Amino acid sequence: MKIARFVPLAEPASPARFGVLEEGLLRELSGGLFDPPAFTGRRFGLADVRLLAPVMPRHIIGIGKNFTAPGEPKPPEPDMPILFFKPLGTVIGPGDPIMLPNGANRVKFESEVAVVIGRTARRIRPEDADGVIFGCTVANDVSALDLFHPEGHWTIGKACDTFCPLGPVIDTAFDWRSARIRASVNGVPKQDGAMADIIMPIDRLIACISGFMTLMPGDVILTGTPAGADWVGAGDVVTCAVDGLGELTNPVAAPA
Ligand SMILES: O=C(O)/C=C/C(=O)CC(=O)CC(=O)O
Repeated sequence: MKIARFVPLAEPASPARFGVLEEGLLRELSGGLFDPPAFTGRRFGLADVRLLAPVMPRHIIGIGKNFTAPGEPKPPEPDMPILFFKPLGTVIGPGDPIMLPNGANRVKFESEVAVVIGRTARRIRPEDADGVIFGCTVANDVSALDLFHPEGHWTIGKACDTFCPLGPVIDTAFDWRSARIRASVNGVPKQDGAMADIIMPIDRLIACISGFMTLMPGDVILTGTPAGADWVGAGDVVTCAVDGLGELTNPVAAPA
């Protein structure tokens, strides 16, 4: 199932709801993301809705430096990956503007597979990790490198408002093991990477993270970006894509 969260354009003040994407139409669901699917009978064309981020997570956990460049030897898997958190104010949906923060001149897009957790998960073994994944979506782990702390931590540069576009859908049947991750800026291809180049794969990321914190339904793990992430500036339009999951396009806006 491919599940989107949306508001009908004709009912802009109405609450967000979920729908299953089938043959180009959204079949509206009556319940929440994790409820057994029950349909209201209403269908919406994609042109008639505003798509939102498909999930509002409690925790967003990011992973840094988790892909080798093509042709590079794969380093040994670390005991614990480079890990950071993004606050909830970073989450935006398809089409929403990425707002550049004041004083940031080195801002990058990073196209990634985002894993959405489906149930409370603590101390999960890698071989059980698929059982706690609800589905996958596309993420842009936007990063302001000039806001990284000079002594090492990435907290501020990863945490700016609007720095985590998610969407367009959560695919509950997606096979992350064969994912192909792409990105373009203003239509110019920038990233084209394969999950084969990941250093710590998603099952072991879930084992590592759930070893020290309880993952909750809806939590999102940004699993790292392949080579080719590049700078963006005001006026650019960035599209992150994962084959089979769809395209996530956001304009980049100057500081407000
Ligand atoms: O430390 C640096 O020079 C750069 C770090 C980044 O660009 C952050 C990042 O998330 C990159 C990555 O995941 O590979």
